[in-house]
Amino acid sequence: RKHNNFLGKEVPKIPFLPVAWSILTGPHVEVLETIPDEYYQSGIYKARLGPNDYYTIVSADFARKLLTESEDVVPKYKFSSELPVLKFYGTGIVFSNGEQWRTHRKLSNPAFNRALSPKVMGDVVLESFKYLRKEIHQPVDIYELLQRITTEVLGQVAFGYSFGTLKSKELPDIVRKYKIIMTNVESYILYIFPFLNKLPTRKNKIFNSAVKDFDKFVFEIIDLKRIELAKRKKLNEKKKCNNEELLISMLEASEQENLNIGTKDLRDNIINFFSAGNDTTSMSVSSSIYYLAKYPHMQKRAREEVISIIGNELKIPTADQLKEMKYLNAVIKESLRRYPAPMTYRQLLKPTQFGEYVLPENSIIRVSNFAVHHDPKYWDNAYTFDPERWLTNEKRSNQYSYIPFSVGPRNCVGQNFSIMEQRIIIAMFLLKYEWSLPENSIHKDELVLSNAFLFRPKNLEINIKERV
Ligand code: HEM
Repeated sequence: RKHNNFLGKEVPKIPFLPVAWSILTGPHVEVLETIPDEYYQSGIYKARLGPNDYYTIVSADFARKLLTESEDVVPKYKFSSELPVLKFYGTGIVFSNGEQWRTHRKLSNPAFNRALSPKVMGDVVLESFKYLRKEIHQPVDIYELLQRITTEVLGQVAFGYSFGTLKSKELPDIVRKYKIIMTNVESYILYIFPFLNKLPTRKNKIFNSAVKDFDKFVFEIIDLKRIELAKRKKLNEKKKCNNEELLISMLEASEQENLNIGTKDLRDNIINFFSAGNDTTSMSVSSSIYYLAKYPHMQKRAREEVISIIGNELKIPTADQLKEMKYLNAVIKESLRRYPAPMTYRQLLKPTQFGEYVLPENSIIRVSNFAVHHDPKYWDNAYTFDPERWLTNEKRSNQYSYIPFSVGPRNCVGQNFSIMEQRIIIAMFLLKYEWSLPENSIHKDELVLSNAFLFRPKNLEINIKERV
């Protein structure tokens, strides 16, 4: 009875076989895309994965109730510490709870605001154009290229470090290590059966050694930044511009507010920002680039808008100019609707009612942002990519039907950063290039995703040519 909804109605259960099949064979969005109407009616369904039941919210109202609740009542779900994701992320902002999380958040929020720099982001985009000209043959694997760009942007904005991902096709050693780490971090099977992580397999050994190397790299950067800050203070130097690297801001704030954040906490947070910000933003820009390739009239309209605001010469847009780009922003919003971060996980510390259902204490509960974004109650032709829906002045009937960055106390701390980055990359691409899908593209009808925890396109190749 522990797993039953002993007080209310029974939550509809998704059959085991389709869930297992989709995890083994396809992107896990498949589970969601087969959501029958019945689950939209109930607003929630339950699935059994390995030893646990997972409740999944698909209704905007239930999402609001869960996500806007205090973080102490519905904390982040405490995954097994054996999981690669926890070994890598540690107790940084993403998975910590309570006082520890509040300290991280207090330090991160202002640091992110100070880190918003169109100039640094735009310079990286300019570098990517040189890289494209030198290293890349058509068609271009756009997601791979965007990962290089977002890694470089984060490196420079977060801790003033250039990874060199746009110098040559050969990836820098530390970025290759990061990719190795992420294959274990994102493995679905390792999530469901945590004991597999303890086995002395070759894969586990390679993972552990890559984490060690990545740690060494991050600790060295922290030391360097501490020295830089101390030097600056000694010379009583102020930075010439308003922007500041994320890590320096956090070091300064922790001293000023006496929060005494240790080196391990800084390491965890750097890694948290790095992982939370890279693949998500790459996916989002990839899907915008994809839809603009699939629908040339949208690409033309977006380009005309950018040119009307900043002219036809290649320039880095200012923050104000970016805000003026209404159509481009509608494209970005719509991409984030179609492909948001798929799921957010929480734990219920007490029995909690969602409509007719009462879920037991300690339930693992997730919000499917994807399902909420495709609920026919709120979205006409939900599976159609249509930026126009963002251009009317009509207010959405339920603001929680759109939650790409989540909502409430644990919403995305990097959302302004990501939105600025997306706008800059796409606006500058529109000025520099025209692009299209190759004749034989597997994505002709719809974006095909790969089998991963986060949404990720499968070999998304695009023909790109410079505008004359
Ligand atoms: C398109 C891009 C992005 C999307 C769709 C996205 C989405 C999300 C979502 C849905 C959450 C809530 C997770 C949860 O509650 O379990 C979240 C949290 C977070 N995101 Fe993002 N994110 C994006 C970009 C970024 C960037 C660029 C950064 C940093 C550089 C970042 C850093 C974080 C962090 C640190 C958290 C945890 C906040 C907390 O728990 O207090 N994200 N993000």
